[in-house]
Amino acid sequence: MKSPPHHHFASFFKEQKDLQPFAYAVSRQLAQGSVCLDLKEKPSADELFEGFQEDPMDLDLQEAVEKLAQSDLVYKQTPENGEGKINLPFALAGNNFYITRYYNYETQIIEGIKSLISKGQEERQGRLRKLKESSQFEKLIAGRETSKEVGTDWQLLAAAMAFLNNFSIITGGPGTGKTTTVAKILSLLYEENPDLDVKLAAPTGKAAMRMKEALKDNAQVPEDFRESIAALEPFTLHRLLGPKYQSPYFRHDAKNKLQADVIIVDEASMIDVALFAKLISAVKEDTRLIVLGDQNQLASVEAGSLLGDLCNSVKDRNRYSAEVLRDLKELLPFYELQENRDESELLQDHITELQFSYRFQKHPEIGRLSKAIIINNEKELGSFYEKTYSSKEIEIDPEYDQKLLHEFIEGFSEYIEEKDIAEAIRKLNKLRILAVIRRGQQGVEGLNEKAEKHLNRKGLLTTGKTFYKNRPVMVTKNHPDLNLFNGDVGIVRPAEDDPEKMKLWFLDEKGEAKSYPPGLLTDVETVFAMTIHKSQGSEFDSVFMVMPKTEELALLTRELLYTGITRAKQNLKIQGTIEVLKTAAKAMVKRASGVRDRI
Ligand SMILES: Nc1ncnc2c1ncn2[C@@H]1O[C@H](COP(=O)(O)OP(=O)(O)OP(=O)(O)O)[C@@H](O)[C@H]1O
Repeated sequence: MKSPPHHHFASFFKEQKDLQPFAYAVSRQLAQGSVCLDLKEKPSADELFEGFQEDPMDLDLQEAVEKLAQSDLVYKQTPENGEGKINLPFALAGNNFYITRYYNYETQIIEGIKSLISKGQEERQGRLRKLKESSQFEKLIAGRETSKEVGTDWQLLAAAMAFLNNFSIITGGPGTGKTTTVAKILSLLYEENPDLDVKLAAPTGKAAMRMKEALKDNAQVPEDFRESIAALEPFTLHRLLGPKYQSPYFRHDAKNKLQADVIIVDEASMIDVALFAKLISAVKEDTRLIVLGDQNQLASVEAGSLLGDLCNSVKDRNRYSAEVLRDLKELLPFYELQENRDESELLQDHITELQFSYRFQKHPEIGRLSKAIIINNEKELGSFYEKTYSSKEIEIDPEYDQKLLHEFIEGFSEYIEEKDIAEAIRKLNKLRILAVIRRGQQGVEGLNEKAEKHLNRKGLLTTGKTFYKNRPVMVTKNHPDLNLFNGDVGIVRPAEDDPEKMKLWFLDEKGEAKSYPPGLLTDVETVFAMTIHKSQGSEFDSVFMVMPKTEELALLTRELLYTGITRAKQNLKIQGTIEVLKTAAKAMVKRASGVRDRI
Protein backbone atom coordinates (compact mmCIF):
# COMPACT_ATOMS: atom_id res chain seq x y z
CA MET A 1 0.00 0.00 0.00
CA LYS A 2 1.32 3.48 -0.90
CA SER A 3 1.64 5.89 2.01
CA PRO A 4 2.01 9.37 0.53
CA PRO A 5 3.13 11.27 3.67
CA HIS A 6 6.05 8.93 4.17
CA HIS A 7 6.97 9.03 0.50
CA HIS A 8 6.71 12.77 0.62
CA PHE A 9 9.06 12.93 3.60
CA ALA A 10 11.50 10.49 1.98
CA SER A 11 11.46 12.48 -1.27
CA PHE A 12 13.40 15.27 0.47
CA PHE A 13 16.32 12.87 0.49
CA LYS A 14 16.05 11.51 -3.03
CA GLU A 15 19.62 12.58 -3.78
CA GLN A 16 20.74 10.21 -1.03
CA LYS A 17 19.78 6.83 -2.40
CA ASP A 18 21.19 4.94 0.59
CA LEU A 19 19.26 7.06 3.03
CA GLN A 20 15.93 7.47 1.27
CA PRO A 21 14.34 4.07 2.10
CA PHE A 22 15.31 4.46 5.75
CA ALA A 23 13.79 7.95 5.82
CA TYR A 24 10.60 6.40 4.48
CA ALA A 25 10.66 3.55 6.99
CA VAL A 26 11.35 5.71 10.05
CA SER A 27 8.55 8.09 9.09
CA ARG A 28 6.21 5.11 8.78
CA GLN A 29 7.28 3.75 12.16
CA LEU A 30 6.64 7.10 13.80
CA ALA A 31 3.10 7.12 12.45
CA GLN A 32 2.65 3.70 14.05
CA GLY A 33 3.70 4.96 17.47
CA SER A 34 7.41 4.10 17.54
CA VAL A 35 9.98 6.73 18.37
CA CYS A 36 12.62 5.23 16.10
CA LEU A 37 13.26 2.47 13.61
CA ASP A 38 14.59 -0.59 15.39
CA LEU A 39 17.15 -2.33 13.20
CA LYS A 40 18.09 -4.81 15.90
CA GLU A 41 15.36 -7.29 15.21
CA LYS A 42 16.72 -7.57 11.68
CA PRO A 43 13.49 -7.70 9.76
CA SER A 44 13.83 -8.42 6.08
CA ALA A 45 14.34 -5.42 3.80
CA ASP A 46 10.90 -6.11 2.31
CA GLU A 47 9.28 -5.91 5.71
CA LEU A 48 11.22 -2.85 6.79
CA PHE A 49 10.58 -0.86 3.63
CA GLU A 50 7.10 -2.21 2.91
CA GLY A 51 5.28 0.13 0.54
CA PHE A 52 8.39 2.13 -0.38
CA GLN A 53 8.41 0.81 -3.93
CA GLU A 54 6.30 -1.61 -5.87
CA ASP A 55 9.06 -4.04 -6.80
CA PRO A 56 10.68 -6.08 -4.06
CA MET A 57 13.76 -4.35 -2.63
CA ASP A 58 16.88 -6.08 -3.85
CA LEU A 59 19.07 -5.10 -0.97
CA ASP A 60 21.24 -6.62 1.73
CA LEU A 61 20.05 -5.03 4.93
CA GLN A 62 23.35 -5.22 6.79
CA GLU A 63 25.16 -3.56 3.91
CA ALA A 64 22.40 -0.98 3.64
CA VAL A 65 22.75 -0.10 7.34
CA GLU A 66 26.51 0.25 6.95
CA LYS A 67 26.01 2.63 4.04
CA LEU A 68 23.38 4.50 6.01
CA ALA A 69 25.91 5.08 8.77
CA GLN A 70 28.22 6.73 6.20
CA SER A 71 25.65 9.34 5.21
CA ASP A 72 26.63 12.87 6.11
CA LEU A 73 23.02 13.55 7.11
CA VAL A 74 23.15 10.92 9.86
CA TYR A 75 24.65 11.57 13.26
CA LYS A 76 26.34 8.50 14.70
CA GLN A 77 26.13 8.21 18.43
CA THR A 78 29.30 6.62 19.76
CA PRO A 79 30.72 6.57 23.27
CA GLU A 80 33.25 9.20 22.10
CA ASN A 81 30.95 11.76 20.60
CA GLY A 82 28.39 11.49 23.38
CA GLU A 83 24.70 12.28 23.31
CA GLY A 84 24.52 16.04 23.00
CA LYS A 85 21.75 17.86 21.17
CA ILE A 86 22.42 17.45 17.48
CA ASN A 87 21.28 19.15 14.34
CA LEU A 88 21.69 16.69 11.48
CA PRO A 89 18.34 15.41 10.19
CA PHE A 90 18.87 11.81 11.37
CA ALA A 91 20.60 9.96 14.18
CA LEU A 92 21.80 6.42 14.51
CA ALA A 93 22.25 5.23 18.08
CA GLY A 94 23.20 1.57 18.32
CA ASN A 95 20.52 -0.23 16.36
CA ASN A 96 18.03 2.60 16.51
CA PHE A 97 17.56 4.99 13.62
CA TYR A 98 15.84 8.26 14.45
CA ILE A 99 14.52 11.42 12.95
CA THR A 100 16.69 13.76 15.00
CA ARG A 101 13.83 15.57 16.66
CA TYR A 102 12.87 12.34 18.44
CA TYR A 103 16.44 11.48 19.29
CA ASN A 104 16.72 14.90 20.91
CA TYR A 105 13.47 14.37 22.84
CA GLU A 106 14.91 11.21 24.33
CA THR A 107 18.17 13.01 25.13
CA GLN A 108 16.23 15.77 26.88
CA ILE A 109 14.24 13.24 28.89
CA ILE A 110 17.29 11.29 29.98
CA GLU A 111 19.28 14.40 30.85
CA GLY A 112 16.34 15.92 32.68
CA ILE A 113 15.87 12.78 34.76
CA LYS A 114 19.60 12.54 35.47
CA SER A 115 19.77 16.11 36.64
CA LEU A 116 16.77 15.68 38.97
CA ILE A 117 18.27 12.48 40.34
CA SER A 118 21.65 14.00 40.98
CA LYS A 119 20.23 17.09 42.70
CA GLY A 120 18.05 14.81 44.83
CA GLN A 121 21.09 12.78 45.80
CA GLU A 122 22.80 15.90 47.15
CA GLU A 123 19.83 16.47 49.41
CA ARG A 124 19.20 12.90 50.45
CA GLN A 125 21.07 12.74 53.75
CA GLY A 126 19.46 15.95 54.99
CA ARG A 127 16.04 14.69 53.95
CA LEU A 128 16.70 11.36 55.59
CA ARG A 129 17.35 13.13 58.90
CA LYS A 130 14.12 15.09 58.50
CA LEU A 131 12.16 11.96 57.74
CA LYS A 132 13.49 10.26 60.87
CA GLU A 133 12.26 13.21 62.91
CA SER A 134 8.98 13.67 61.07
CA SER A 135 5.90 13.09 63.21
CA GLN A 136 3.88 12.70 60.03
CA PHE A 137 6.15 9.89 58.89
CA GLU A 138 5.78 8.32 62.30
CA LYS A 139 2.02 8.41 61.78
CA LEU A 140 2.36 6.81 58.36
CA ILE A 141 4.48 4.06 59.88
CA ALA A 142 2.01 3.53 62.70
CA GLY A 143 -0.88 3.38 60.25
CA ARG A 144 0.92 1.23 57.74
CA GLU A 145 -0.82 -1.71 56.21
CA THR A 146 0.05 -4.85 58.14
CA SER A 147 -2.39 -7.33 56.67
CA LYS A 148 -0.90 -10.50 55.27
CA GLU A 149 -2.54 -10.14 51.90
CA VAL A 150 -0.98 -6.70 51.28
CA GLY A 151 2.46 -7.72 52.56
CA THR A 152 5.02 -4.91 52.30
CA ASP A 153 3.25 -1.56 52.31
CA TRP A 154 4.74 -0.22 49.08
CA GLN A 155 2.68 2.95 49.48
CA LEU A 156 4.79 3.77 52.54
CA LEU A 157 7.99 3.02 50.63
CA ALA A 158 6.82 5.11 47.69
CA ALA A 159 6.06 8.02 50.02
CA ALA A 160 9.49 7.80 51.64
CA MET A 161 11.27 7.55 48.28
CA ALA A 162 9.35 10.52 46.86
CA PHE A 163 10.33 12.55 49.92
CA LEU A 164 13.99 11.58 49.63
CA ASN A 165 14.34 12.04 45.86
CA ASN A 166 13.60 14.60 43.19
CA PHE A 167 12.44 12.09 40.61
CA SER A 168 9.99 9.30 41.37
CA ILE A 169 7.71 7.08 39.38
CA ILE A 170 4.82 5.36 41.14
CA THR A 171 3.21 2.72 38.99
CA GLY A 172 0.37 0.35 39.73
CA GLY A 173 -2.91 -0.99 38.43
CA PRO A 174 -6.30 0.50 39.20
CA GLY A 175 -7.04 1.02 42.85
CA THR A 176 -3.53 0.19 44.06
CA GLY A 177 -3.48 3.53 45.85
CA LYS A 178 -1.51 5.88 43.61
CA THR A 179 -3.68 8.81 44.68
CA THR A 180 -3.59 7.68 48.30
CA THR A 181 0.20 7.63 48.09
CA VAL A 182 0.18 11.18 46.74
CA ALA A 183 -1.82 12.19 49.82
CA LYS A 184 0.82 10.55 52.01
CA ILE A 185 3.67 12.24 50.16
CA LEU A 186 1.98 15.62 50.41
CA SER A 187 1.41 15.18 54.13
CA LEU A 188 5.17 14.70 54.57
CA LEU A 189 6.05 17.65 52.37
CA TYR A 190 3.45 20.01 53.88
CA GLU A 191 4.68 19.17 57.35
CA GLU A 192 8.14 20.30 56.28
CA ASN A 193 6.90 23.36 54.43
CA PRO A 194 3.31 24.55 54.92
CA ASP A 195 3.74 27.01 52.01
CA LEU A 196 4.68 24.28 49.60
CA ASP A 197 3.96 25.15 45.97
CA VAL A 198 2.34 22.03 44.49
CA LYS A 199 1.20 21.59 40.90
CA LEU A 200 -1.15 18.72 40.05
CA ALA A 201 -1.12 17.88 36.36
CA ALA A 202 -2.27 15.24 33.90
CA PRO A 203 -2.33 14.92 30.12
CA THR A 204 -6.07 15.57 29.96
CA GLY A 205 -8.25 18.02 31.85
CA LYS A 206 -10.50 15.20 32.89
CA ALA A 207 -7.67 13.18 34.40
CA ALA A 208 -6.30 16.24 36.21
CA MET A 209 -9.71 16.94 37.66
CA ARG A 210 -10.18 13.31 38.64
CA MET A 211 -6.92 13.33 40.59
CA LYS A 212 -7.99 16.45 42.44
CA GLU A 213 -11.35 14.94 43.29
CA ALA A 214 -9.87 11.62 44.32
CA LEU A 215 -7.48 13.50 46.61
CA LYS A 216 -10.26 15.60 48.05
CA ASP A 217 -12.39 12.52 48.81
CA ASN A 218 -9.55 10.27 49.93
CA ALA A 219 -10.11 9.06 53.46
CA GLN A 220 -6.37 8.68 54.00
CA VAL A 221 -5.62 12.41 53.68
CA PRO A 222 -4.52 13.52 57.15
CA GLU A 223 -6.87 16.05 58.74
CA ASP A 224 -4.09 18.65 59.22
CA PHE A 225 -3.47 18.92 55.50
CA ARG A 226 -6.94 18.28 54.15
CA GLU A 227 -7.61 21.93 53.46
CA SER A 228 -4.34 22.58 51.60
CA ILE A 229 -4.75 19.43 49.53
CA ALA A 230 -8.40 20.15 48.69
CA ALA A 231 -7.43 23.65 47.53
CA LEU A 232 -4.91 22.44 44.93
CA GLU A 233 -5.70 23.46 41.39
CA PRO A 234 -5.46 20.78 38.71
CA PHE A 235 -3.69 21.57 35.43
CA THR A 236 -3.50 19.88 32.09
CA LEU A 237 0.14 19.52 31.12
CA HIS A 238 -0.49 21.99 28.29
CA ARG A 239 -1.92 24.60 30.60
CA LEU A 240 0.85 24.02 33.13
CA LEU A 241 3.50 24.60 30.49
CA GLY A 242 1.65 27.58 29.02
CA PRO A 243 0.74 27.11 25.35
CA LYS A 244 1.89 29.71 22.83
CA TYR A 245 -0.57 30.70 20.14
CA GLN A 246 -0.14 28.51 17.05
CA SER A 247 3.18 27.16 18.22
CA PRO A 248 4.38 23.72 19.32
CA TYR A 249 6.49 25.42 21.99
CA PHE A 250 5.46 26.45 25.48
CA ARG A 251 6.06 29.52 27.61
CA HIS A 252 7.81 27.38 30.18
CA ASP A 253 10.89 25.67 28.85
CA ALA A 254 14.57 25.23 29.66
CA LYS A 255 15.04 29.01 29.77
CA ASN A 256 11.88 29.83 31.67
CA LYS A 257 11.37 27.03 34.14
CA LEU A 258 8.20 26.20 36.04
CA GLN A 259 7.96 27.62 39.52
CA ALA A 260 6.98 24.75 41.81
CA ASP A 261 8.32 22.76 44.72
CA VAL A 262 6.50 19.63 43.65
CA ILE A 263 4.94 18.64 40.36
CA ILE A 264 2.69 15.58 40.41
CA VAL A 265 1.77 14.14 37.05
CA ASP A 266 -0.99 11.53 36.84
CA GLU A 267 -2.01 9.19 33.99
CA ALA A 268 1.52 9.26 32.70
CA SER A 269 0.95 6.30 30.36
CA MET A 270 -0.84 8.78 28.08
CA ILE A 271 2.14 11.12 27.77
CA ASP A 272 4.14 10.94 24.57
CA VAL A 273 7.89 11.54 24.35
CA ALA A 274 7.56 15.02 22.88
CA LEU A 275 5.36 16.31 25.69
CA PHE A 276 7.39 14.61 28.40
CA ALA A 277 10.60 16.08 26.97
CA LYS A 278 9.04 19.54 27.04
CA LEU A 279 7.80 19.01 30.58
CA ILE A 280 11.06 17.76 32.00
CA SER A 281 13.04 20.52 30.30
CA ALA A 282 10.85 23.02 32.11
CA VAL A 283 11.26 21.42 35.56
CA LYS A 284 13.87 23.01 37.86
CA GLU A 285 16.36 20.53 39.23
CA ASP A 286 15.33 21.27 42.80
CA THR A 287 11.67 20.58 42.10
CA ARG A 288 10.36 17.15 43.02
CA LEU A 289 8.79 15.52 39.99
CA ILE A 290 6.45 12.64 40.86
CA VAL A 291 5.05 10.64 37.97
CA LEU A 292 2.06 8.31 38.42
CA GLY A 293 0.53 5.83 36.05
CA ASP A 294 -0.36 2.31 35.13
CA GLN A 295 2.34 1.04 32.82
CA ASN A 296 0.12 -1.70 31.46
CA GLN A 297 -2.40 0.72 30.01
CA LEU A 298 -2.56 1.89 26.43
CA ALA A 299 0.28 4.16 25.49
CA SER A 300 -0.15 7.66 24.10
CA VAL A 301 -1.76 8.16 20.72
CA GLU A 302 1.41 9.98 19.63
CA ALA A 303 4.83 8.36 19.44
CA GLY A 304 6.26 6.43 22.34
CA SER A 305 5.26 4.33 25.32
CA LEU A 306 7.40 6.29 27.68
CA LEU A 307 6.06 5.24 31.07
CA GLY A 308 6.35 1.58 30.10
CA ASP A 309 9.87 2.12 28.75
CA LEU A 310 11.03 3.91 31.88
CA CYS A 311 9.49 1.25 34.13
CA ASN A 312 10.96 -1.56 32.05
CA SER A 313 14.43 -0.04 32.29
CA VAL A 314 14.50 -1.59 35.78
CA LYS A 315 14.28 -5.35 35.70
CA ASP A 316 13.54 -6.11 39.35
CA ARG A 317 11.42 -3.33 40.65
CA ASN A 318 11.05 -2.44 44.35
CA ARG A 319 14.68 -3.30 45.01
CA TYR A 320 17.26 -0.72 45.97
CA SER A 321 20.91 0.13 45.50
CA ALA A 322 23.13 -0.87 48.44
CA GLU A 323 23.44 2.72 49.63
CA VAL A 324 19.73 3.47 49.59
CA LEU A 325 18.92 0.09 51.08
CA ARG A 326 21.11 0.97 54.08
CA ASP A 327 19.16 4.19 54.60
CA LEU A 328 15.81 2.48 54.20
CA LYS A 329 16.70 -0.23 56.70
CA GLU A 330 17.42 2.45 59.26
CA LEU A 331 14.14 4.15 58.46
CA LEU A 332 11.94 1.06 58.19
CA PRO A 333 13.76 -1.69 60.11
CA PHE A 334 10.71 -3.96 60.14
CA TYR A 335 10.91 -4.62 56.39
CA GLU A 336 13.16 -7.10 54.72
CA LEU A 337 13.89 -5.09 51.63
CA GLN A 338 15.97 -6.45 48.79
CA GLU A 339 19.08 -5.13 47.13
CA ASN A 340 19.17 -4.51 43.42
CA ARG A 341 22.43 -5.87 42.13
CA ASP A 342 22.29 -4.27 38.71
CA GLU A 343 24.23 -1.09 39.37
CA SER A 344 23.78 0.16 35.84
CA GLU A 345 20.06 0.79 36.30
CA LEU A 346 19.68 4.54 36.73
CA LEU A 347 16.07 4.33 37.91
CA GLN A 348 16.50 1.50 40.40
CA ASP A 349 15.83 3.77 43.39
CA HIS A 350 13.21 5.83 41.63
CA ILE A 351 10.38 3.50 40.68
CA THR A 352 7.90 1.99 43.11
CA GLU A 353 5.40 -0.50 41.88
CA LEU A 354 2.25 -0.67 44.02
CA GLN A 355 1.11 -4.23 44.00
CA PHE A 356 -2.06 -4.62 45.98
CA SER A 357 -5.33 -3.36 44.52
CA TYR A 358 -7.78 -2.21 47.14
CA ARG A 359 -10.35 -1.92 44.41
CA PHE A 360 -9.98 -5.48 43.20
CA GLN A 361 -10.17 -6.71 46.76
CA LYS A 362 -13.83 -5.71 46.54
CA HIS A 363 -14.22 -6.83 42.92
CA PRO A 364 -11.83 -9.74 42.59
CA GLU A 365 -13.11 -11.05 39.29
CA ILE A 366 -12.36 -7.90 37.33
CA GLY A 367 -8.94 -7.96 39.01
CA ARG A 368 -8.38 -11.60 38.10
CA LEU A 369 -9.36 -11.02 34.49
CA SER A 370 -7.19 -7.94 34.10
CA LYS A 371 -4.17 -9.69 35.62
CA ALA A 372 -4.68 -12.67 33.33
CA ILE A 373 -4.74 -10.30 30.36
CA ILE A 374 -1.46 -8.59 31.33
CA ILE A 375 0.45 -11.85 31.12
CA ASN A 376 -1.89 -13.54 28.65
CA ASN A 377 -2.55 -16.42 31.03
CA GLU A 378 -4.47 -18.58 28.60
CA LYS A 379 -5.70 -21.06 31.19
CA GLU A 380 -7.09 -18.36 33.43
CA LEU A 381 -8.59 -16.51 30.48
CA GLY A 382 -10.16 -19.75 29.31
CA SER A 383 -12.14 -19.96 32.55
CA PHE A 384 -13.72 -16.63 31.73
CA TYR A 385 -14.35 -17.39 28.08
CA GLU A 386 -15.75 -20.81 28.71
CA LYS A 387 -17.76 -19.70 31.73
CA THR A 388 -16.56 -22.57 33.85
CA TYR A 389 -17.75 -20.64 36.83
CA SER A 390 -20.57 -18.22 37.34
CA SER A 391 -19.55 -14.62 37.75
CA LYS A 392 -21.53 -11.78 39.17
CA GLU A 393 -19.16 -9.09 37.97
CA ILE A 394 -18.28 -10.24 34.50
CA GLU A 395 -20.31 -11.53 31.61
CA ILE A 396 -18.85 -12.43 28.24
CA ASP A 397 -21.33 -12.75 25.41
CA PRO A 398 -19.94 -14.10 22.14
CA GLU A 399 -23.41 -14.05 20.56
CA TYR A 400 -23.86 -10.26 20.62
CA ASP A 401 -27.28 -10.66 22.22
CA GLN A 402 -29.24 -7.44 21.54
CA LYS A 403 -31.28 -7.97 24.69
CA LEU A 404 -28.16 -7.66 26.83
CA LEU A 405 -27.19 -4.41 25.13
CA HIS A 406 -30.72 -3.06 25.49
CA GLU A 407 -30.78 -3.86 29.20
CA PHE A 408 -27.56 -1.95 29.65
CA ILE A 409 -28.85 0.98 27.62
CA GLU A 410 -31.91 1.16 29.86
CA GLY A 411 -29.52 1.91 32.71
CA PHE A 412 -29.16 5.39 31.18
CA SER A 413 -32.72 6.11 32.34
CA GLU A 414 -31.26 6.96 35.76
CA TYR A 415 -29.54 10.10 34.56
CA ILE A 416 -32.38 10.99 32.20
CA GLU A 417 -34.93 10.86 35.01
CA GLU A 418 -32.71 12.75 37.47
CA LYS A 419 -33.95 16.32 37.90
CA ASP A 420 -30.78 17.82 39.35
CA ILE A 421 -28.41 18.52 36.45
CA ALA A 422 -25.14 18.02 38.34
CA GLU A 423 -26.43 14.77 39.77
CA ALA A 424 -27.63 13.70 36.31
CA ILE A 425 -24.11 14.21 34.89
CA ARG A 426 -22.65 12.19 37.75
CA LYS A 427 -25.18 9.41 37.08
CA LEU A 428 -24.37 9.46 33.36
CA ASN A 429 -20.72 9.01 34.25
CA LYS A 430 -21.44 5.82 36.16
CA LEU A 431 -21.88 3.74 33.04
CA ARG A 432 -20.49 3.68 29.55
CA ILE A 433 -20.43 1.58 26.42
CA LEU A 434 -16.86 1.15 25.19
CA ALA A 435 -15.88 0.22 21.65
CA VAL A 436 -12.62 -0.48 19.87
CA ILE A 437 -13.58 1.12 16.58
CA ARG A 438 -15.53 4.19 15.56
CA ARG A 439 -17.62 3.04 12.60
CA GLY A 440 -20.08 0.21 12.02
CA GLN A 441 -22.40 -1.81 14.23
CA GLN A 442 -19.72 -2.58 16.80
CA GLY A 443 -18.28 0.92 16.59
CA VAL A 444 -18.99 4.05 18.62
CA GLU A 445 -21.25 5.46 15.93
CA GLY A 446 -23.43 2.34 15.56
CA LEU A 447 -23.69 1.87 19.31
CA ASN A 448 -24.64 5.50 19.94
CA GLU A 449 -27.32 5.14 17.31
CA LYS A 450 -28.65 1.96 18.93
CA ALA A 451 -28.75 3.66 22.33
CA GLU A 452 -30.63 6.66 20.92
CA LYS A 453 -33.12 4.45 19.09
CA HIS A 454 -33.77 2.23 22.06
CA LEU A 455 -34.21 5.10 24.52
CA ASN A 456 -36.46 6.80 22.00
CA ARG A 457 -38.57 3.67 21.72
CA LYS A 458 -38.84 3.48 25.49
CA GLY A 459 -40.06 7.08 25.56
CA LEU A 460 -37.04 8.23 27.52
CA LEU A 461 -35.61 10.50 24.82
CA THR A 462 -36.95 12.48 21.87
CA THR A 463 -34.02 12.55 19.54
CA GLY A 464 -35.19 14.59 16.52
CA LYS A 465 -33.02 17.70 16.99
CA THR A 466 -29.21 17.89 17.16
CA PHE A 467 -29.31 19.18 20.72
CA TYR A 468 -32.17 17.10 22.02
CA LYS A 469 -32.88 17.16 25.75
CA ASN A 470 -30.62 14.78 27.72
CA ARG A 471 -28.25 14.11 24.82
CA PRO A 472 -25.00 13.01 26.50
CA VAL A 473 -22.13 14.92 24.93
CA MET A 474 -18.36 14.75 24.99
CA VAL A 475 -16.08 17.65 24.14
CA THR A 476 -13.52 16.62 21.51
CA LYS A 477 -11.18 19.62 21.71
CA ASN A 478 -9.49 21.54 24.51
CA HIS A 479 -11.09 24.87 25.37
CA PRO A 480 -8.79 26.19 28.09
CA ASP A 481 -10.59 29.55 27.96
CA LEU A 482 -13.85 27.80 28.95
CA ASN A 483 -12.09 25.36 31.29
CA LEU A 484 -13.45 22.50 29.20
CA PHE A 485 -11.19 19.80 27.88
CA ASN A 486 -11.11 17.05 25.32
CA GLY A 487 -13.00 14.14 26.87
CA ASP A 488 -15.17 16.17 29.27
CA VAL A 489 -18.69 14.76 29.39
CA GLY A 490 -21.92 16.69 29.97
CA ILE A 491 -25.57 16.70 28.95
CA VAL A 492 -28.04 18.81 27.05
CA ARG A 493 -30.73 20.33 29.25
CA PRO A 494 -32.86 23.47 29.00
CA ALA A 495 -31.47 26.82 30.08
CA GLU A 496 -32.42 27.84 33.63
CA ASP A 497 -34.58 30.72 32.44
CA ASP A 498 -36.03 29.28 29.23
CA PRO A 499 -37.31 25.71 28.96
CA GLU A 500 -37.30 25.96 25.15
CA LYS A 501 -33.64 26.93 24.86
CA MET A 502 -31.22 24.01 25.08
CA LYS A 503 -27.80 24.42 26.67
CA LEU A 504 -24.81 22.17 27.17
CA TRP A 505 -24.15 21.49 30.85
CA PHE A 506 -20.84 20.34 32.34
CA LEU A 507 -19.55 20.02 35.87
CA ASP A 508 -17.17 22.75 37.01
CA GLU A 509 -14.29 22.35 39.45
CA LYS A 510 -16.61 22.53 42.42
CA GLY A 511 -18.81 19.79 41.00
CA GLU A 512 -21.57 22.25 40.13
CA ALA A 513 -23.38 22.27 36.78
CA LYS A 514 -22.42 25.10 34.47
CA SER A 515 -24.13 25.83 31.15
CA TYR A 516 -22.71 26.82 27.75
CA PRO A 517 -24.59 27.83 24.60
CA PRO A 518 -24.30 25.07 21.96
CA GLY A 519 -22.89 27.59 19.49
CA LEU A 520 -19.79 27.95 21.65
CA LEU A 521 -19.00 24.24 21.50
CA THR A 522 -19.44 22.95 18.00
CA ASP A 523 -17.05 20.06 18.53
CA VAL A 524 -19.08 17.74 20.73
CA GLU A 525 -20.18 14.19 20.03
CA THR A 526 -22.78 11.86 21.52
CA VAL A 527 -21.35 9.70 24.26
CA PHE A 528 -23.48 6.77 25.30
CA ALA A 529 -20.55 4.96 23.73
CA MET A 530 -16.92 6.03 23.38
CA THR A 531 -13.68 4.42 22.24
CA ILE A 532 -11.48 2.66 24.77
CA HIS A 533 -8.75 5.11 23.79
CA LYS A 534 -10.92 8.02 24.85
CA SER A 535 -11.95 6.28 28.06
CA GLN A 536 -8.42 6.32 29.43
CA GLY A 537 -8.30 8.34 32.60
CA SER A 538 -11.98 7.64 33.37
CA GLU A 539 -13.63 4.89 35.34
CA PHE A 540 -17.24 3.73 35.49
CA ASP A 541 -19.23 1.54 37.85
CA SER A 542 -20.52 -0.44 34.85
CA VAL A 543 -18.94 -0.95 31.47
CA PHE A 544 -20.36 -2.63 28.39
CA MET A 545 -17.44 -3.35 26.08
CA VAL A 546 -18.12 -4.24 22.46
CA MET A 547 -15.36 -5.90 20.47
CA PRO A 548 -15.30 -5.75 16.67
CA LYS A 549 -16.23 -8.95 14.90
CA THR A 550 -13.01 -9.16 12.94
CA GLU A 551 -9.67 -10.20 14.36
CA GLU A 552 -7.77 -8.47 11.56
CA LEU A 553 -7.28 -5.23 13.36
CA ALA A 554 -3.94 -3.77 14.31
CA LEU A 555 -5.77 -1.91 17.06
CA LEU A 556 -6.69 -5.10 18.89
CA THR A 557 -4.02 -5.42 21.52
CA ARG A 558 -3.55 -6.61 25.05
CA GLU A 559 -3.08 -3.05 26.29
CA LEU A 560 -6.37 -2.04 24.71
CA LEU A 561 -8.24 -4.95 26.26
CA TYR A 562 -6.65 -4.32 29.65
CA THR A 563 -7.48 -0.61 29.52
CA GLY A 564 -11.11 -1.31 28.60
CA ILE A 565 -11.56 -3.96 31.29
CA THR A 566 -10.01 -1.87 34.03
CA ARG A 567 -12.33 1.06 33.32
CA ALA A 568 -15.03 -1.04 35.04
CA LYS A 569 -15.21 -0.71 38.80
CA GLN A 570 -18.08 -3.07 39.60
CA ASN A 571 -19.62 -4.64 36.52
CA LEU A 572 -18.31 -5.60 33.15
CA LYS A 573 -20.06 -7.03 30.15
CA ILE A 574 -18.09 -7.90 27.06
CA GLN A 575 -19.59 -8.71 23.69
CA GLY A 576 -17.00 -10.38 21.51
CA THR A 577 -16.06 -13.75 20.15
CA ILE A 578 -13.53 -15.83 21.99
CA GLU A 579 -11.28 -15.68 18.89
CA VAL A 580 -11.22 -11.89 18.95
CA LEU A 581 -10.53 -11.80 22.67
CA LYS A 582 -7.75 -14.35 22.35
CA THR A 583 -6.18 -12.46 19.46
CA ALA A 584 -6.24 -9.24 21.45
CA ALA A 585 -4.78 -10.85 24.58
CA LYS A 586 -1.88 -12.22 22.54
CA ALA A 587 -0.96 -9.04 20.70
CA MET A 588 1.32 -6.74 22.63
CA VAL A 589 1.95 -3.23 21.39
CA LYS A 590 5.46 -3.06 20.04
CA ARG A 591 6.78 0.44 19.92
CA ALA A 592 10.45 0.95 19.28
CA SER A 593 12.25 3.49 21.42
CA GLY A 594 15.76 3.98 22.67
CA VAL A 595 15.01 5.19 26.20
CA ARG A 596 15.50 1.78 27.74
CA ASP A 597 18.89 1.31 26.11
CA ARG A 598 20.06 4.86 26.53
CA ILE A 599 19.09 5.58 30.11
N1 LIG B 1 -3.58 2.03 52.25
C1 LIG B 1 -4.89 2.00 52.07
N2 LIG B 1 -5.72 1.63 53.04
C2 LIG B 1 -7.06 1.57 52.85
N3 LIG B 1 -7.67 1.88 51.69
C3 LIG B 1 -6.89 2.25 50.67
C4 LIG B 1 -5.46 2.34 50.80
N4 LIG B 1 -4.96 2.72 49.62
C5 LIG B 1 -6.00 2.89 48.78
N5 LIG B 1 -7.14 2.61 49.42
C6 LIG B 1 -8.50 2.72 48.85
O1 LIG B 1 -8.53 2.13 47.57
C7 LIG B 1 -9.25 2.93 46.65
C8 LIG B 1 -8.35 3.31 45.48
O2 LIG B 1 -7.29 4.11 45.95
P1 LIG B 1 -6.64 5.25 45.06
O3 LIG B 1 -7.70 6.10 44.47
O4 LIG B 1 -5.59 5.89 45.87
O5 LIG B 1 -5.97 4.33 43.94
P2 LIG B 1 -5.43 4.71 42.51
O6 LIG B 1 -4.32 3.77 42.24
O7 LIG B 1 -5.13 6.17 42.45
O8 LIG B 1 -6.72 4.35 41.71
P3 LIG B 1 -7.13 4.63 40.22
O9 LIG B 1 -6.43 3.65 39.40
O10 LIG B 1 -8.58 4.43 40.32
O11 LIG B 1 -6.74 6.05 39.93
C9 LIG B 1 -9.74 4.13 47.43
O12 LIG B 1 -11.05 3.88 47.83
C10 LIG B 1 -8.83 4.18 48.63
O13 LIG B 1 -9.45 4.76 49.75
